[in-house]
Amino acid sequence: MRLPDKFKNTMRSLLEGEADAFFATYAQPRTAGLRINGLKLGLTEYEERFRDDGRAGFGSAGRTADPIPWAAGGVYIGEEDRPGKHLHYYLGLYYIQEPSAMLPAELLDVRPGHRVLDLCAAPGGKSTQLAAKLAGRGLLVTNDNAAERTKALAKNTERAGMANAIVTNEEPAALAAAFGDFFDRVLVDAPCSGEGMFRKDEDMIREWERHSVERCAAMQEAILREAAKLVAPGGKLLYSTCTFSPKENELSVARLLSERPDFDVVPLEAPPEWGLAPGRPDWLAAEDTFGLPEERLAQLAGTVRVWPHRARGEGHYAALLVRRPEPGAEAGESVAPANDGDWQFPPLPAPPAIAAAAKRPGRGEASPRGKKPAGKGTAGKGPATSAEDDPRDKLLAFAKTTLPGWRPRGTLYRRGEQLYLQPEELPDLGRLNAVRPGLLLGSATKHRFEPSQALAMGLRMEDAALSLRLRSGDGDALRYMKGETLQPEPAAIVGTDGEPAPGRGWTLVCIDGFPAGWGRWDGTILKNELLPGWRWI
Ligand SMILES: C[S@@+](CC[C@H](N)C(=O)[O-])C[C@H]1O[C@@H](n2cnc3c(N)ncnc32)[C@H](O)[C@@H]1O
Repeated sequence: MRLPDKFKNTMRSLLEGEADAFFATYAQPRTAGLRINGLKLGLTEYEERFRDDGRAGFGSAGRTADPIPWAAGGVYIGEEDRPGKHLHYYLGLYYIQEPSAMLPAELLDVRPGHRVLDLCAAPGGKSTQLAAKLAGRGLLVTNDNAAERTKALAKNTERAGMANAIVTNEEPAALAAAFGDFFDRVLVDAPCSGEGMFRKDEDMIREWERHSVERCAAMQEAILREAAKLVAPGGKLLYSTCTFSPKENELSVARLLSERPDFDVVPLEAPPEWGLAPGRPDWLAAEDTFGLPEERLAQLAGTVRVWPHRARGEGHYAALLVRRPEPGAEAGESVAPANDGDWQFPPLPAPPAIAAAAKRPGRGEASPRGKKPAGKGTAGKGPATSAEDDPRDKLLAFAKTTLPGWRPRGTLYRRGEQLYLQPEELPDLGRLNAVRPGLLLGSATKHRFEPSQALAMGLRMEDAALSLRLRSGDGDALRYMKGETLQPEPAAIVGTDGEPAPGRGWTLVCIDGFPAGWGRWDGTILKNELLPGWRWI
């Protein structure tokens, strides 16, 4: 691999005696990994269920997983593994992610019930990890300013079965203006020059030459400044990059410490066997320290770097910061109650004529923490809703017959014909560009409700009145995933208890115990409702 001279010279001067060991890693295989999706199952359960019969998405039958020490559910995979080709990938049972990229979300200390923002989120690796930490409670706003990239982000949130996430396509300043200091946890996985990914992807070398360290540092400065405005008093912010340069790492954090005296670095103490290296305030030139007092500058030693010659991962940097609680106030921790959802969804938004007249308040002043702003839910579009034509009734009728085991929690939101389930904690989105303003449940057309793929992916097999339960080794499983019509034995269509069920209609097709999508059963044929973009290719 041909490394740029400028990069080599900088690394040699930073690493000194370690430089040879570092450069030697470029002749070694890159590390690769995947993370079992804790929203669906844990690593132990995955291994128990699938390893022995060779149906696991990684490793040969009987192979014991090689866990990534810093990531719940994370495992190293080998060159021979092809997890992206396995049906379990399509079912959202795992996310393929470089091992060191699993560190930041793990360090952010997310707990069920938190309000979490993933500010630079596409394609969504860390968002899916944060969602697993939330365990379906609280709120995840997952954002990226690149419209094209939010498509993959939205799909990955849906595939992972994230029911409490919304996907936005906004600049950080717009989010800061809309939400204010609303979030308990903010992740800034910043765009960077990608020095840590050269071994994973040689194209990154060309990107590095194109997007200079200096240009990336300027982007990071703007993003981080807005990100800090979004953190609630007592809340935490995790800044990460996949690059080594102090100008994109320690310098970014030093600037934040200088601009925001209410933020401190939380020292990251990892077990020595993880091989993480401390941040290096001494790598900053005097003019890059913003005149910080010595003890504040020293806080940078509490940040961490993943070096490939020290740890089993590619390059990464992570800094955890905490915003001091306001004097006399409690820290900004939201703790949501357990999922006790019922069928009494609140009414749908007012018809547009009323909504248009309602003032859309600025988020900061109108939605204090813990309170719903007055404008909540007023953004419904489409024709006015009459009592007989209430899309909520169509959804309820569908759910009662099709999903007797489903216990959703949240608020209904309508956009045109589409119905979404929003986390209760979500304030009014106002004019923000929400690519997914909640979990897309489906469309309430004039005559009926049609469930979405996203809804299927967030369900449990037992939720459905009718399900077809296949195994990943079955021909029918592959045929379904390729979009073909199936002709199962009538006895294969089962109810919530797994016993043959006599009904007809929407049927949840499950593979290895997890939903893959919808079909429609007429007693003889199961019509395939899997959208083309979700098929196995
Ligand atoms: C390192 S990638 C994020 C990877 C992602 N966190 C994951 O784990 O899959 C950085 C992302 O930042 C986005 N980005 C760049 N500038 C941004 C900005 N001003 N605001 C929000 N996102 C931005 C890029 O589009 C890119 O998707």
